[in-house]
Amino acid sequence: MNERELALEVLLQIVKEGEFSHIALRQVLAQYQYLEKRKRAFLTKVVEGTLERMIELDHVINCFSKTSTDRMKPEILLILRSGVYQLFYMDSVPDSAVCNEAVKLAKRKGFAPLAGFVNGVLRNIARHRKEIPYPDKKEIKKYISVRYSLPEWLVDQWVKEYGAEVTEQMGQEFLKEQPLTVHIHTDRIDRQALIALLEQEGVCVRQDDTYADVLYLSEYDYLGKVSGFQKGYFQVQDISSMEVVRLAEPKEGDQVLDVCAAPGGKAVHMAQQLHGTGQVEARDLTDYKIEQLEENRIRNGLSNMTVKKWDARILDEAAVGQKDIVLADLPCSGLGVLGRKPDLKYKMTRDMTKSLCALQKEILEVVRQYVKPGGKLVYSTCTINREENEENTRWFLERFPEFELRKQEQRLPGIHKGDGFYLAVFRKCTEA
Ligand SMILES: C[S@@+](CC[C@H](N)C(=O)[O-])C[C@H]1O[C@@H](n2cnc3c(N)ncnc32)[C@H](O)[C@@H]1O
Repeated sequence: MNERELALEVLLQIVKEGEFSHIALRQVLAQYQYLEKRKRAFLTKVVEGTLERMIELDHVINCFSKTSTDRMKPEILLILRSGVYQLFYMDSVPDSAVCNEAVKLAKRKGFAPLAGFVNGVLRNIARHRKEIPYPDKKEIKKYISVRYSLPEWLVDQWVKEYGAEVTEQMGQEFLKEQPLTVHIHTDRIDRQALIALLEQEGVCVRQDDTYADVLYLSEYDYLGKVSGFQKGYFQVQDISSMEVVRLAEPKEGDQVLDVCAAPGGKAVHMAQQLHGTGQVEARDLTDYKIEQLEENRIRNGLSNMTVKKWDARILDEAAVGQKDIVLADLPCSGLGVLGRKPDLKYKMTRDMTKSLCALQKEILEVVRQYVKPGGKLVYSTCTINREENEENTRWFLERFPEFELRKQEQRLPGIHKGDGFYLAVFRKCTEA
């Protein structure tokens, strides 16, 4: 299979079979490690870009096709979408190559009778790309939805919650190319030494202007092959996730419980902050997640972190009243990380956010019992949906008056640094 065929296969897995984009891409990149770096980069860009811009791409296709996109076969629709993406957003690929390769792909996939249709639509779009009618800015919700490929229900909700200007800024931010943010394990390596090591291996490194323990990486091929990663000199973590650990303010000797910990970014960071003292117990639901946590613990050389399979909805009597910090970084709608997981915006629905909200309440109700008097419960989500965030916090404070709210922060993409994230720190009163 060439890189275009692979890209189509990955897109089909995501769009037709419901696989998550980051998982499907990670698997194919791990499987095809022998492909040239240039081809792997092409595959990644076509898959991520097509997903990111899908609503806009469909709008363009519908301007030129007699058959509307919702009536097309998934293979043909994805060949067209990825073709239009290359025409509009990948200058390095000539128009003729985009059209010819799309036609070949349609034939190879058993759609020879539709090859002429694919060719006609793509060539027409290439010829008229400057004349495509977009919704007028006066119809602001429609405009934002098409320009930034955000489903209308989400635009509608965000315009109500944050206003049209902020919604547009967030839409722009999600479409920007995101470098990989990493947190340096400063107990194990100094920043300059790590930068030198990464650059020797051809990785492009940028420093942050505020945080001395943060680097931004790009131009690497496969993270698993980067020696600094293998040796646990850094871990992948976004600035907003780091902020959760900073706001929790772990002190040496603390007993910490992370109730929904995989893949382990915050648990690992928290254990590092304890400098070999105290203990971080990292829990999650499945064997696969537990393996991820254990692998992270070992790579980062942490003796003060343990891993346990446990359903956070079930009360663990032995842990009641035992913890200085309980971290509840809970399953959520993920709407703050659409820049990294672009397919999520098409999969999430209002009903799903409602049931996530109920799950968050259920877990909070149980895990707050593990906090010692005077200890902290840290609640966080990677979403920007008020119902899962501020409204859950209000509900929690009303229901459990033994907790007081110490800090609360809603980080918005494009407004604050890093992913969209919500953080709340509750302190349990010493006298219940
Ligand atoms: C937002 S992620 C956690 C990210 C993690 N804190 C980090 O920093 O890497 C939420 C996690 O909750 C886990 N989860 C979902 N339901 C759970 C439950 N009932 N009990 C324990 N973990 C659960 C998921 O498997 C997922 O790994």
